[in-house]
Amino acid sequence: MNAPISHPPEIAASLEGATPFMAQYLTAKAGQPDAILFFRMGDFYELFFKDAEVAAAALGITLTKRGKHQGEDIPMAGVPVHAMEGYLARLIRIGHKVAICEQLEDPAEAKKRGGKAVVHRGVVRVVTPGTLTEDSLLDARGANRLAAVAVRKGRAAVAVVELSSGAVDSVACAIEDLGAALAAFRPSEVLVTDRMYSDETTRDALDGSGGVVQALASAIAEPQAARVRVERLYGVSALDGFGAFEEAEVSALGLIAAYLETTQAGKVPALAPPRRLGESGFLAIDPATRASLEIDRTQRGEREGSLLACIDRTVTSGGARALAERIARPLRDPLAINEQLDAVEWLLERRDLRRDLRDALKASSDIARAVGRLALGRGGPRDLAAVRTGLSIAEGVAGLFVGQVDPLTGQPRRIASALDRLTLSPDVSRLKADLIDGLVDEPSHLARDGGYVRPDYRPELDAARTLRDDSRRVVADLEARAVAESGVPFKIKHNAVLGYFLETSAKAAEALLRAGPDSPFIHRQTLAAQVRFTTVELSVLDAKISQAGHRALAIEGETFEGWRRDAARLAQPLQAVAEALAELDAHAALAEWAQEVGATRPIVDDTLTFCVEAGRHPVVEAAVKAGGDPYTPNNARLDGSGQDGPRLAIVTGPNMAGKSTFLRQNALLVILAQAGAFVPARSMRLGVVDRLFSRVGAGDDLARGRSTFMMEMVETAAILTQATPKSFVVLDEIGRGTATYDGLAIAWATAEALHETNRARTLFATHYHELAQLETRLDHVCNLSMVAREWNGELVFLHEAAPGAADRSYGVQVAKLAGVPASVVARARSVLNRLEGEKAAAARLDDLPLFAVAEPEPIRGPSPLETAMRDVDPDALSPREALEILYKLKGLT
Ligand SMILES: Nc1ncnc2c1ncn2[C@@H]1O[C@H](COP(=O)(O)OP(=O)(O)OP(=O)(O)O)[C@@H](O)[C@H]1O
Repeated sequence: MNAPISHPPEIAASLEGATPFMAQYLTAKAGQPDAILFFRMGDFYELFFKDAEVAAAALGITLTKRGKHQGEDIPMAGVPVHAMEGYLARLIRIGHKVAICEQLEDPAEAKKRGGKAVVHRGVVRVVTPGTLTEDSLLDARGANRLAAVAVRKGRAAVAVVELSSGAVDSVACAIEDLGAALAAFRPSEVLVTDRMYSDETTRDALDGSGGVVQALASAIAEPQAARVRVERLYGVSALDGFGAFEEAEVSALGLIAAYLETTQAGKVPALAPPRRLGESGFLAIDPATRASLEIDRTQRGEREGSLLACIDRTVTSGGARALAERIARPLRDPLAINEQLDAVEWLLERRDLRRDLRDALKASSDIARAVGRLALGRGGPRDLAAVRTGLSIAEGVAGLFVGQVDPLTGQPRRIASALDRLTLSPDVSRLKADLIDGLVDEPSHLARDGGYVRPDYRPELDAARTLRDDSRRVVADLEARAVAESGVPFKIKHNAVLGYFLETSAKAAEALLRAGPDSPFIHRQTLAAQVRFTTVELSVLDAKISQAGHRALAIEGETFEGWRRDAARLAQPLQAVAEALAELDAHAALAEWAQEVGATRPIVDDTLTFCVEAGRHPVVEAAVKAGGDPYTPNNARLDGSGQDGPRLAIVTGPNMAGKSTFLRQNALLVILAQAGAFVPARSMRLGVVDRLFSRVGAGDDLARGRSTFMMEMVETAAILTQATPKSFVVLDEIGRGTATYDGLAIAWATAEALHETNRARTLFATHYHELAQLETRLDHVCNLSMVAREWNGELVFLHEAAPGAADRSYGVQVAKLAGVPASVVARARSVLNRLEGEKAAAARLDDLPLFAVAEPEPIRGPSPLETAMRDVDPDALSPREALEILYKLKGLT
């Protein structure tokens, strides 16, 4: 499928004077200018020139030289074939592409063409972050996706492929929603045209996705060219059969098709038809919101500590990926959400069934990824075993549900549909039976190792193996006979060059070497201390064994290939089984978690309500409880229509009182509810949310030259332009990063706009207590405050959201709690008193005593402790005296 490689002029020039081997290398490299080329040479992949230097530095491998090219030394580095995956993983992780150039024939074949002939080689695959399929290179609990984005006629699209499951998705959206649409997939790699990459507006969406961005030539995304490529990828003559795609979607799919053509070197992966995900099907969450809510990664990029890690009770990798998907892309349609909730509730009520289901699933394999590899021609016998295990478990799981149907209500739709997919078609059952009959229990990783087909499965294989094994036995007998016949202490050995031979010490061999041509022992090789012989019988046996061995391997290879082809042909029904098992695991896991933490079913409908009673933040609650403290549940009530509660709540309260936790908690409850999960609350009623925005704490984005304040304003702008009356917004300390009045003015105007123009349900936390006045000025605003009390001069946080505005911030007390030196705290307190003494309206920054010279600390004499210490001479003390003094000093404190 690839166009033949033509040499660009610079390579053509550099071929001059190259040895045939170097010419072959340079030609392969010319086709992969931006990848590191792993060039197979026997048991090593060798890297040359710049690639060798880059890899040596990145991998810590030795940089050597090999020969010269155009008068210069050729830098070289190598990695052993058996350890290649580890090196590959490291290069990919730091953002390189790696092209694998394999030997395409046996070196013996090349030799037949003449001593100098070069073994045929070719690039069989280009490994990139988004096209990995190896288990050892992938996170088992997260999907690995390659995405492409395109913009056409004012609309944007994201197309996504997951090579290991063959799933292809496509979403069209408005250009400003591109960031949210892309981030929802959490791609490892994003393809984009170079034109789009240089465009500042789309660049943000790309950078926020977290994937490695690859810019391709813009021509590839031209709709006509793209359409042809996608049709070729699917082997269809018109794309329309899959749905009515927008031009931007076709362009994005075209980028993927082009990239797969080159990276998979023409091996067409088994892809499912592209699924069009309706724009309105999912809760839009932009990258900034995702990061701030720590949905599947913490802000430090770790899984631990995220919402997902906190609630994940899945027992299979497929289930973990399904749950991650559900949390990453919550739904928007109340009907669909309720179907998910039905499934969770049904499994929550059936404790025994859930336990049996989870026990059965625990033994399952990663069938989706195994099928993906088999379909791409990369799988091995162990992947077939994974398919076999997965199919047996599918049958077992289906069996568990028999008799579990309530005759009146039936099963929830999602459960019934998963069970449907677990029913194996006759073809799939046949493959499963074949694998049970023919594949050994624990097969090898690689097909070329052999030994994975069971005895009695193919008579001709048994015959070849018997011949090989019988001959091996005769060889073993031959050693004893040779020793008896010759009186020489022979040992039978084997190596790849000589095959079987008789070996003895040089001394013992002397007599045999002097014997004439009639001796049955034929000399083969003399080493420093040993001499090797053969006999006619041994050579015949050797030939028989190696032929039989080759034949056995060939028959096994053929058997494997047959099964592999079947698995590839049945990739779609097999993936459907994998998907159904994963879904059941995810439903059961959510039920398990709900039971564990006492979560309840949210009521999700089409209203504009948001009403939570006794809600908890799942992650903070777990952390607080682990530290032995109780978590304080909180209520929250908003109503976009303003009838049943405020539209916007201003949340004030001291630092550390739990404002951010309260804000995030409510946003996370929205995510959980719309992901079809139960929520940690006594009750929750939610009018479905279309877009969720959270701006809670932000860091500088210095890489892009943006200060904290600039970042905050960019994100605020996005919220004000995109939030709708169905949206849910949580904003924390807007305007904090600039001068007080600028900040206050921005916060004020933002709150007003959200209330009046966007009309979104909003929780607005602030330290500007002036905003509390909005309650009286706007129709649907209320004040909430996080309660704290001063108790014996200490500040106690109750973490409770109560109606009304906070009277003060207690910032100085928090500074004291944090260990700010007492003199600074005292000084702050005096500044605060003076500030609070001023009339708020008259207070101007210039008037504030901030820059007045700090009052000097009162002069005081030495304390009793200091006086006592002065008299101590540590060098003159015995240990006993030192101890006594220590007690005395302690008594003075
Ligand atoms: N409802 C709660 N129950 C128990 N502990 C809580 C609760 N909410 C918050 N906390 C504890 O209080 C700590 C501070 O909470 P949080 O960061 O939300 O405060 P904050 O008001 O946003 O502070 P700041 O204004 O300084 O950012 C949390 O890390 C958590 O340990």
